Amino acid sequence: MTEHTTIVVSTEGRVGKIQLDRPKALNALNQTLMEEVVSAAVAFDADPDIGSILILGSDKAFAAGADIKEMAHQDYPSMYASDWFRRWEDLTELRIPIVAAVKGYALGGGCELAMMADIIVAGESAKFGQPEINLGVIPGMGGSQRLTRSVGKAKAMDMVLTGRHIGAEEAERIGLVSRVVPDEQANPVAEEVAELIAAKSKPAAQMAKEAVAASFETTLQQGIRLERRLFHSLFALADQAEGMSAFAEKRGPEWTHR
Ligand SMILES: CC(C)=CC(=O)SCCNC(=O)CCNC(=O)[C@H](O)C(C)(C)COP(=O)(O)OP(=O)(O)OC[C@H]1O[C@@H](n2cnc3c(N)ncnc32)[C@H](O)[C@@H]1OP(=O)(O)O
Repeated sequence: MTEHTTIVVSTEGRVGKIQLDRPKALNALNQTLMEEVVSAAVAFDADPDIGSILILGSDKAFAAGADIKEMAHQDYPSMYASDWFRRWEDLTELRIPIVAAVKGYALGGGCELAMMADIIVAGESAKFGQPEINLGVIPGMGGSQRLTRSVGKAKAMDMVLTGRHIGAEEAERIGLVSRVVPDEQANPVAEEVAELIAAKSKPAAQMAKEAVAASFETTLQQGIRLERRLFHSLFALADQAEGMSAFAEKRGPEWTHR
């Protein structure tokens, strides 16, 4: 098992878990943490025995943003040369579904990391925001794009231009999170969701994710055609035959993930 300094990585059945573990800095996302999270997630994605990834924060913060102290002394040449934050995009290229449990602050990069997940389960204490404007900058991990696609221009402009935080209830109302639960339920419910997904046919779950994710990038017509082609392709797999036979035979399916 690889040693990590800013995260704890474990597996529970078919779920790969990544726990952000810089509580003293409210899980501020420094370069080390970014590399550790993305490497662990990429490894889970490549593991045939893993069907979903669960990302957890701590009680006070999912993550209070990119590490301001680390960025404070950067300049344009170093930011541009290193393509600062680009590595996070590798997380969005993963094929297995990602579930995030958010309690407390999910600000700036923390909100952007949560939005890289496919499903966000929020505890009642969750506070989402894109406060980069207060630091004299703008979102840099996809916030201006993913937030707008999730919640629309009106709310995205409001959050990005004012930097205001929104609570869990508003986040659910505007479509930023999938569910809100009492704080003590956030991790267990997110884990249940991740387990439920991991127990499905893996190729079907991956293609379902691919189809929904494509709607962010394609025209309606292109997306519908992609969905239909993916749907057709599932008929090449044993799991389609098994799923439909199991239904007809009134039993649970036994997926082989093939
Ligand atoms: C720039 C781009 C593209 C992306 C970004 O994500 S920029 C960062 C956006 N996030 C923020 O601006 C939030 C910054 N944090 C806060 O405003 C506050 O910490 C708080 C409101 C989240 C919580 O306030 P509280 O008074 O409860 O706690 P603090 O004493 O302020 O924080 C505890 C501890 O954590 C350090 N911390 C918090 N956030 C960050 C951060 N984003 N980067 C680095 N360090 C952070 C904070 O400095 C303090 O540590 P020390 O006691 O050692 O100073």
